[in-house]
Amino acid sequence: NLIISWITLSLGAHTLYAQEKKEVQYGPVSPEKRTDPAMEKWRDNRFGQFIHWGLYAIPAGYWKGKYYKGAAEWLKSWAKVPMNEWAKLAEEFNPEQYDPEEWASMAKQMGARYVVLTTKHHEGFCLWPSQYTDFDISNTPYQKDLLKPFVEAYNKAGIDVYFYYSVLDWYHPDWRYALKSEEDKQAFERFKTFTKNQLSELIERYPSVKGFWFDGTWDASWKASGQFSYELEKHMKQLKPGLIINSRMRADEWGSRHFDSNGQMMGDYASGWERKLPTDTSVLHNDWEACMTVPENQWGYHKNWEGHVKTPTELIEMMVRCTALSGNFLLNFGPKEDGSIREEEQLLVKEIGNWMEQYGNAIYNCAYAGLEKQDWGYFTREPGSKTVNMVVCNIPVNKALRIQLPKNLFIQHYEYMGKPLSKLTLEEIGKNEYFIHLGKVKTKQPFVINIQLTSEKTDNGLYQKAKT
Ligand SMILES: C[C@@H]1O/C(=N\OC(=O)Nc2ccccc2)[C@@H](O)[C@H](O)[C@@H]1O
Repeated sequence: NLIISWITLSLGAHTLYAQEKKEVQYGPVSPEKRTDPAMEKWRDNRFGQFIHWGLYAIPAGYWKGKYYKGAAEWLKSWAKVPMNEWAKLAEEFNPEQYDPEEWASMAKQMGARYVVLTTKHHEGFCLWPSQYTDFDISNTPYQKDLLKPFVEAYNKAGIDVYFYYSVLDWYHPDWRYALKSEEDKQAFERFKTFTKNQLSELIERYPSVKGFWFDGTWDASWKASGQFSYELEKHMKQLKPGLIINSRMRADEWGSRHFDSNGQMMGDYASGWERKLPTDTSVLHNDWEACMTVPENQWGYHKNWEGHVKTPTELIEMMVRCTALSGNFLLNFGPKEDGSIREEEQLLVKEIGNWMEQYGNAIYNCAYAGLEKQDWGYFTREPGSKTVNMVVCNIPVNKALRIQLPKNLFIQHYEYMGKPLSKLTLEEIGKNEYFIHLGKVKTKQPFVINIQLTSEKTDNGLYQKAKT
């Protein structure tokens, strides 16, 4: 009986698995881990600035004097504003303080290596003069293209530019949430053409753009357009070879999003990590990025942030966690209607910038170090390097940092990255297991210790000469 039941069970499991493998025609366009220079640069960048800027920055979370605590870029929805009323905001959009050179220099000071700017959010308003809609910057008192000087300023600062683009478009008459009738289908066909035209237009007008951050792709209409989004991704990558596109763009022909029905990622990096971070190494299978707000949930400018505002140290630790799991960290800014940057965000530029100046080499070009995570913080490593970065975020009460190495690795050298904070000593506490004793260390922010690993069992630097 035991054998019979074992056979039936294994057969059952086999047929179950065989059934799960689906025929997917419109799945990934690119390999899951691209090795081309554009994608390598995406990985090396590690830290990016997200910018949400649009008409929603004018009301900034208030409508007819009423405060709405929801995300400010969704205010039209929270306050149930009819589109013809919301669109009137374009008549007052005149960001006289807009200075993309200043924005770019702040991003550079902060240490961001790439930027993702909302070219069009769900409201449908375009920051560039699009030939496919009248709801754009040319029909505002400001009139001038906001994107061109932005791209030039950030590229001049050595920062790669990516465009956020919302498929969901509350303004466009042919947008449909679902395809319930023949009329819906015909309208949505026109909408898909409009979408393809706008994306082609963005690539042609701003050829130095490195990629697209798609959003607003969760509705049934788009989930039913798997073949279209497949062909659109191919088209965009033909227009601009090396283009990088996030997983949010895609659905396959079965309506499966981000990952196709067989679990293959679509797009070039997983972008479901929104205001949350992964906690284990399962994410290592794909490239991925986490996007993060400073308050709990505000992307566009809101006059009054409610609740907890993340500190620079909290955000630095999040960035380190992303690097330690081979992912990117995209930190959001929401400029005011006039183009100025709020105080809280200016503080982040300064504080995070200072930290990156001293410890950026533990972030840029770095990834998962392959070592067992410890409570005191994170290991990062530049792939192939003998140097491992220990980013310490929580000093243990015994002031000793435990390190467990694989059996064939030993510590050859150890020292602070940048300014030494104390005298370090190394103690071997077990097989390939060590304590780095911190001694008297006082600090208010994460710091980095570099360890050099070797496969030869030497004196392991145990008796290292004191660092003068
Ligand atoms: C970055 C944010 O993205 C959004 N929506 O987020 C998502 O759709 N999140 C999501 C979707 C699928 C998986 C996980 C998260 C927008 O509505 C919001 O205004 C902001 O631009």
